[in-house]
Amino acid sequence: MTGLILDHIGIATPDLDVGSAPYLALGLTPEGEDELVAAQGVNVRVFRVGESVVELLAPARPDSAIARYLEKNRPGLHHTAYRVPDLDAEVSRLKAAGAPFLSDAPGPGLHGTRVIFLHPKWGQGTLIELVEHPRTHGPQAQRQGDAH
Ligand SMILES: CC[C@@H](C(=O)O)C(=O)SCCNC(=O)CCNC(=O)[C@H](O)C(C)(C)COP(=O)(O)OP(=O)(O)OC[C@H]1O[C@@H](n2cnc3c(N)ncnc32)[C@H](O)[C@@H]1OP(=O)(O)O
Ligand SMILES: [Co+2]
Repeated sequence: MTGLILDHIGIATPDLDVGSAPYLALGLTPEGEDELVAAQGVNVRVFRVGESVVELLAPARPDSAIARYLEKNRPGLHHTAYRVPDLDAEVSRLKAAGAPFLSDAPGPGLHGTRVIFLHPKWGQGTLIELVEHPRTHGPQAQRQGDAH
């Protein structure tokens, strides 16, 4: 597939301030305000690195995926995320090839994105997320606008 961009890497941390230390030391600064993504039960802080961001994830609920992850693993790299221009088309394409998605359909992600995850076994041990950013112009933006 063409046009794939490494959108972000997700880092699990019990605390956003503690988890920020290495990125601040590298000279990065948080982009925007921290955000609660309620659908995923996480508080999020991002550090931009070129076209990609480091996405720091701290649990907002004990039953969230990040809380469960931190019960079993040390803080650190949790997932990699790839930006796609048309998420529904990409999900259909991969489903037809038998890819095991962790949900039936994409859900809400950070900053108005739509996201969906593939099982880590499919990623050969890496949890992979696909992301579609909201369009600011064009026919799909019109359709999205119409839906609201
Ligand atoms: C900020 C919002 C959004 C964005 O906009 O970017 C996000 O990034 S939210 C990020 C957090 N949300 C998610 O991760 C959602 C998807 N994840 C899940 O549904 C679950 O975490 C999981 C992957 C299905 C695992 O569920 P869990 O209940 O913890 O089950 P297990 O512990 O039994 O794990 C099963 C299996 O998978 C391995 N595993 C789990 N997590 C990871 C990981 N991050 N990377 C690699 N491998 C992982 C785990 O070791 C188990 O393996 P086996 O023991 O070999 O079966
Ligand atoms: Co993510």
